[in-house]
Order: sequence, then structure tokens, then C-alpha cells
Amino acid sequence: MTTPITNVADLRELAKRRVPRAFFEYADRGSYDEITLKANRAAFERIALRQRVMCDVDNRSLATDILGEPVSMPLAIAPTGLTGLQHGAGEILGARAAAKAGIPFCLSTMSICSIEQVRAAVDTPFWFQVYVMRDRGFTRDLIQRAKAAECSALMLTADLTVQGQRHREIKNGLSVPPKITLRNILDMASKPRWAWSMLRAPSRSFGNLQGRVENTDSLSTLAQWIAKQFDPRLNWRDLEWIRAIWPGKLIIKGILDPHDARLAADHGVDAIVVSNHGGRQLDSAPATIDVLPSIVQAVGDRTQVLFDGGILSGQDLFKALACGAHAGLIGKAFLYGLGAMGEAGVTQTIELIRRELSVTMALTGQTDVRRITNDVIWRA
Ligand SMILES: Cc1cc2nc3c(=O)[nH]c(=O)nc-3n(C[C@H](O)[C@H](O)[C@H](O)COP(=O)(O)O)c2cc1C
Ligand SMILES: CCCCC(=O)C(=O)O
Repeated sequence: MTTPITNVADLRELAKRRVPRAFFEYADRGSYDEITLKANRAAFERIALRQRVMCDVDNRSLATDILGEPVSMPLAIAPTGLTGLQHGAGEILGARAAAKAGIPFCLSTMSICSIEQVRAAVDTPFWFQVYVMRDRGFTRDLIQRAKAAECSALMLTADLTVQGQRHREIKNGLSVPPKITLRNILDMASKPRWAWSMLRAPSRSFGNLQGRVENTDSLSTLAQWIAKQFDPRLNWRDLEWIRAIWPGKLIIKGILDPHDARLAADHGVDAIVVSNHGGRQLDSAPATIDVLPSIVQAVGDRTQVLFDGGILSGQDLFKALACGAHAGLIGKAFLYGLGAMGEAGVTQTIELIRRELSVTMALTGQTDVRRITNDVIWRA
């Protein structure tokens, strides 16, 4: 009998066995000394919760709304690049699992399956995350493609104009387009489930970037490619340009400072994502959960405050809600589920977090996810 999967850590272990090392480590690791990656987790672990008893918690409601749309719980799937290399068709499987669970899915600019492929395979609208490229015409096209695919929100990522170095990416030879070397072909050949999923996938290279990555003469590391393509001049004035192309819901992701949060609210964005990119960008940036309360205080209810960074359980999500987040996003937890078992693994991640959130609510005397306040945090 196999040991049952009881938490996201188990899915991570399974993914580690099933996904080729270069791709697993791309998902799993952080930038430089990984101080921020570790801080995201350590900060959650420092928060203690108040146990309450005798308060009739039989009926608990996890349902809420994000950007005005009903969701079954305050959770969304974060945009992650190269998702379709953790498991063939990863973006489609992720979007499907999210739709079935009643939560939003965000597709990355750097996805393997294209906007159109995900749109054709999934009925429920998804969000699209955009990176602003030096080539503004191409950026405009991306946004227009998202509009044509009826994406329900556009998420502008602000914290990766220049890439923070991830040592494992370089050591593993991760490249654009993905390159087959003798070492990784042996690794891939020893991962039969993964290889089978890739054979059947609709796309094996960056689906949104046709014409920009095919030329193998210009094969480069991810960081080199980003340095050539992403626009480091990105600034607040660009928001007006984006607004003119995209009239729908607009989210800005990568806010980590109350001052920037206020500016985002001043610019009328519908939501911000408090994020340090999962510890993959500025190393020594604070843990997101540590800065969340000051950001919530800075913007009040002028914009919806979403949160990511280190969420691996329903307890973590509960703590984020207690610190003032409207909802949380998962990057790595999603990818671990996907790498472990494809769509079923993503569903398992979501359902684990749902059950953990529900039990945590019960044990802290909470019955409505929309009414969780910082009162649930233990203060000695
Ligand atoms: C493998 C991987 C790829 C990512 N790619 C993107 C991306 O393409 N665009 C983006 O805005 N954020 C990207 N992120 C950041 C996530 O959206 C999110 O901010 C982060 O993963 C949250 O932290 P967590 O992984 O601890 O949940 C990526 C994260 C990971 C782990
Ligand atoms: C391929 C680089 C962009 C994807 C990304 O945002 C990340 O790896 O964190």
C-alpha cells in the first residue's frame, strides 16, 4: 500500500521524483542566497493563532468574491512561467482544476501553452499576466490577445524588469528556447510519466512568444533572454498606456512597499498583489506576510489587496487573511501538485488548502471567511 498524500509537502516530494531536475529546481528554488525564499516560510511559522472553543462552528462559509466575481474560497493560482514543462499541457490542466474548484487561474506571459490554446481547452475565463517588453508593439499584441480570449483580468507584473539571479537555473542550463543536452536527456528519459505527458502536450516551447524564441542561433539563458526582451524603463506612466489598451480589471503584482501600494491605489488599479515573487527576485526583501499589514493600512479599501509568497497550507492562507489580505495566490504549491500528478495533483493541492482553511477556521472560532480579522492572531 502506498503512503497517502496528506499535505503539500508530500506533493512536493512526489514532484521532485517525477519532474526533470532542471524544471523542478526552477520551480522550487529562489534567487541568490535564498534569504527571502526562506523568510517567506519562517515568517508564517512565527505567527501563532488564538484557539477558541465553544462557539458553534458547525456551519462555515469559505465563499467570497475576488474583483467582484464569486469564488468558492479566497484563493487563486499565481502566474508561473514554464508551467507546461512541469507536466505536459500544465497550463491547461491548471486552468481546468482551478475552474472546477471555483477559483481563478492566472496564465503567465512565459507560459508554454499559449493564451489561445488555454482559451480553446477551458470554458471558464482566466486571468492573464503581462510582462512589459521593450517591444511595445508586441506587448500591445499580447494584451489584445488576452482581450480576444476574453480574459477576465490583466495582471501587470512590476517586480521583474531585471531578473534576480537563480543559481540553479544557470547550473542546470535552463535556456530559451528549452534546450536538450546529453545530461538533461538522460534525466528526462528516466521520468516516463513526465515524458509521456510532454509527448501529448499541444506545446513544448513558449506558446505566447512565437517568432521571438525559435531562432536557436540566439539560444540564451533565461536571464540573458529577459535582459534582451523585458523593459527596465517600466514606470507609472506606462499604466496609462496599458489602461488605454485594456479597459477591464487591472491588477498590479509585485508591490512590497506601502508607498508603492499608495501609488498603485492612486492610479486606480482594481487590485494589487503584495508579492516578492516567491523569493525569486530581490534577495533580502522582507517576507510578504511581514509587510502585508502596513500595506493594508496604507491603501485601506481603495484597492483590493491580494497576497502571495510562501503559502503552502490552509493555515498559511488563514494567516494571510488575518493580516488583511482579501485572498491569497499560490505559485509553488500549485506547481508541486501539477508536477506530482497533473490535473489531479492541482486539485489535490487546492482541496488540501480548502480543508486546512476550514479546520483552522473551526478551531479559531470563525464561521465566515470574509470576517476573519487580526483578532485571531495570538499576542502574548
Ligand atoms: C516557477 C515559477 C515561475 C514564476 N513565473 C512567474 C511569471 O511568469 N510571472 C509572474 O508574474 N510571476 C511568476 N512567478 C511568481 C508567482 O506568480 C508568485 O508570485 C510566487 O510564486 C508566490 O510565491 P509561492 O511560490 O511561495 O507561492 C513565478 C513563480 C514560480 C515559482
Ligand atoms: C522566465 C522568467 C519569467 C518567469 C518568472 O517570473 C520567474 O521565473 O519567476
